[in-house]
Amino acid sequence: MSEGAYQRLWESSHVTLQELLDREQPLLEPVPERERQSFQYRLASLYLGYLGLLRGFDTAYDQMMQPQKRRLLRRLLDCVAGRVLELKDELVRVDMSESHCLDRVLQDLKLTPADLEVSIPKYFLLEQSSAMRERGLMLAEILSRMEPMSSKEDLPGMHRTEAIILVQKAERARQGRLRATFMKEIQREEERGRKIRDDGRHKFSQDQAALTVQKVWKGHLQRKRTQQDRRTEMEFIGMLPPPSQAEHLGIMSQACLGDDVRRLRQIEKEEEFQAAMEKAHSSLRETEGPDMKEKMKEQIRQWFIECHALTGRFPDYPDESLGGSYLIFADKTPEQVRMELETQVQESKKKEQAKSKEKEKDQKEKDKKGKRKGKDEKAKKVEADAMLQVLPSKFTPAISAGHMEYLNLWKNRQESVHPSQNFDSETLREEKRKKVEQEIRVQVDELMRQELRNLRLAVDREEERPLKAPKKKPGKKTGKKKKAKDLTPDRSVDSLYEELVTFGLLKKSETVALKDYIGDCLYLGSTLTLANKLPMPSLFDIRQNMALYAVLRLGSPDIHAMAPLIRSLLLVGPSGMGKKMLVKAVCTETGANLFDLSPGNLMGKYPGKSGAQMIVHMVFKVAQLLQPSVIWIGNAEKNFYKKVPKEEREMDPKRIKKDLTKAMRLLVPGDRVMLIGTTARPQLAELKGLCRVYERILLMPRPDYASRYVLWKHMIEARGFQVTQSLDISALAKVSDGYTPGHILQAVQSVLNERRLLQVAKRPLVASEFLGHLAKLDPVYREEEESMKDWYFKTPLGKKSMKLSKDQMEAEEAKLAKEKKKRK
Ligand SMILES: Nc1ncnc2c1ncn2[C@@H]1O[C@H](COP(=O)(O)OP(=O)(O)OP(=O)(O)O)[C@@H](O)[C@H]1O
Repeated sequence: MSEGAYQRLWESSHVTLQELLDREQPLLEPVPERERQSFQYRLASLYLGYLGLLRGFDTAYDQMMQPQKRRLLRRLLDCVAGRVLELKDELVRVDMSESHCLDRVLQDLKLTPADLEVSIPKYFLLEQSSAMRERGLMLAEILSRMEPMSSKEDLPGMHRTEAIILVQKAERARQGRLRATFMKEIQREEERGRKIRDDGRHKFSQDQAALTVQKVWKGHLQRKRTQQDRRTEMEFIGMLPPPSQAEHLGIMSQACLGDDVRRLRQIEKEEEFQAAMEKAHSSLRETEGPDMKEKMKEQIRQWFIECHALTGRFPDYPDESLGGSYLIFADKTPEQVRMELETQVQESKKKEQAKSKEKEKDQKEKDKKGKRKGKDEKAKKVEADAMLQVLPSKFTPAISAGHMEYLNLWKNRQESVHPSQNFDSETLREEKRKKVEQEIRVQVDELMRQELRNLRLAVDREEERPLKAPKKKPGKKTGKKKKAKDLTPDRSVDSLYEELVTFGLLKKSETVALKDYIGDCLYLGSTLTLANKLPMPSLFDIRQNMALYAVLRLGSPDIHAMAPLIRSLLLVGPSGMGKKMLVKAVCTETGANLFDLSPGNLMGKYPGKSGAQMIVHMVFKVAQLLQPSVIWIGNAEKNFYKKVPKEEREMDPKRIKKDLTKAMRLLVPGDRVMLIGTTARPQLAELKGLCRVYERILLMPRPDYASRYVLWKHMIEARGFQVTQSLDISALAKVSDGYTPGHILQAVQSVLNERRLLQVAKRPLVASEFLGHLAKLDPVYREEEESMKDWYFKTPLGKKSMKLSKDQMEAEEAKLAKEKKKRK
């Protein structure tokens, strides 16, 4: 695509953005509980709108070359991603569930399930590729140093003679098998010859023979034609992929190449822009700087004089933290500024007085009617709770500002067909002028403060008035965060990193893309909800939640700092549901380090209480210093065992529980560290402790039909087999109910080996081949799944969800009963 195409994409994205911003305000107004459905609908459509925008801005930011436009796009992209995360939180709050049935909204907005996909900004990986490469090399180097020792230990020793005997045995067996097949073939040939001799030959007349040959040939020809026609029709209506896959792949790789070339040119343009910025800065400082300085000084002096003439006193110079003299230049007269300063002081005084009075009054009233007031408050609270409302967003002001900048600067440039890829020097000078002005203002402020002191002394004979520092509001904590005691103050990050790798606490993550976590969405979610059946999350929902909760947050520091904070996730599902795969995918998509704090991995390492403390300290310290990081705990239930089983007592799985809980509390917005626990038996854990550490719990029930269908198809194709009509995937999906993706993968791997791949041209693949292997595996039994669901409905969100569905059912029943009464 050309720059013009991306420019048009940007323009259309802003049209959508304008519409979405217009729909933000009405959502802030509280809505009564009975309008929950329409509220959900509005929220969901806004969420889908922002998801689409995220995709658009990501593509435009990834491919546009003009550096100034890219800067604005980057801001917009981060803010839109943040807004998506905020809206997801709102959806969870309103739906009381981690998965949402958006099928109806999707249909109304004429969108497809692909539009539900959360696009992961490409810059997450592209912009930190060099840091990731460096870290990867360091890890590989440490691992290679460790390998020789371990490989020596692992390999069982074998004598040379023994090895030769083993090879000879295998070779003799192979030759024997070959000879046996050969002999069998000869026998069969002999048998056939004997049979023909015994039966004698059929005697056909010439016409009869010709007729038989024609019949067979014409039948074959027609069958072939019909098959071809059917295939063409299916391709035409999009039910079958086109046969020329190679051509399609060629086009795709060419497009990718084009994208890479544009990225390289982006770098060139950025370098040009950086050089121009430096040049503009220095030239502005030299040419316009002195004039600016003089002008500012004059203006400030004028302000001194006017203030003195009006009030008889020289004004207080605004503090550096308030912006210094910028406060005076912000389109206000000196008198206005002085008035504002004074009113501010007076207001704060008044507020304090009012507060102290109120407190006294409150105290008195409390004494008088303590009980009644308590009741009133409770009633009010219930009333407020029953109202649905979206919380004010942190991102919409920034999105609006970005949108305004686009409207003012870029919209009316008339360059949608051939936009310029070079930077705009006029805009650049304008921006730099502001920067230079800020720099000079700091110097001028310093000088003018001194001048003001001198003036006071000379004119009013007044000594310096100490400037009151702005009072810190009581109760509100300052930005300082609680810090844990550093147990390794004299150690470098590199040495800690090496130690963690040596002890196997920091691992090399396999490369798995999140899109390879296959699964389809739930198409009938709304219908199920209407029938008062709680829909279970689909694999698609799980992939989407991982993208939202983990990838988007860990990928960008700006998003993490402002989005609702989520420090930990717990993936709960039977074995083979792809929990570990998702952890690896998060690391791959964000370039995060993978720390392994699974109880099994900690066995025998750093013994004792202080050892556990040291493990947690080191892991969290390195994770924070080299963020983004994922701390994975497999079999997470073991840390919170209600009762530790006898055979696991030696492992002492609960030893890091206390330190882990403490360390998690110290993570603040901006610390891109996420704890991801995975468990298949959460019932064994003490619920309270588990829910305290893991803020979000994602339940992964067995896949439904739609997901199984795409899983079979994808996994068979991934092994190099073209799915043909002879293979009934629908039947496979139907009979594999109860099996996890891991089971399906195992069945596919054992059936589709290299030998079978060679035979596929002669012997097409059929569904029954997989059944034997599938039957050998244990499915997820109903009882197991039910107990997992029961457990989930005891978690805080599960409880709320259960209550909501009960309330809705009761309300509906009451309504029906009322209608019945009316009819009677
Ligand atoms: N949705 C999926 N799409 C593609 N592959 C999948 C999917 N789910 C699981 N797999 C594959 O199944 C195999 C088993 O997955 P994984 O080991 O991640 O499961 P798990 O839930 O962590 O199991 P356990 O609880 O036993 O540790 C992996 O090879 C993974 O790649």
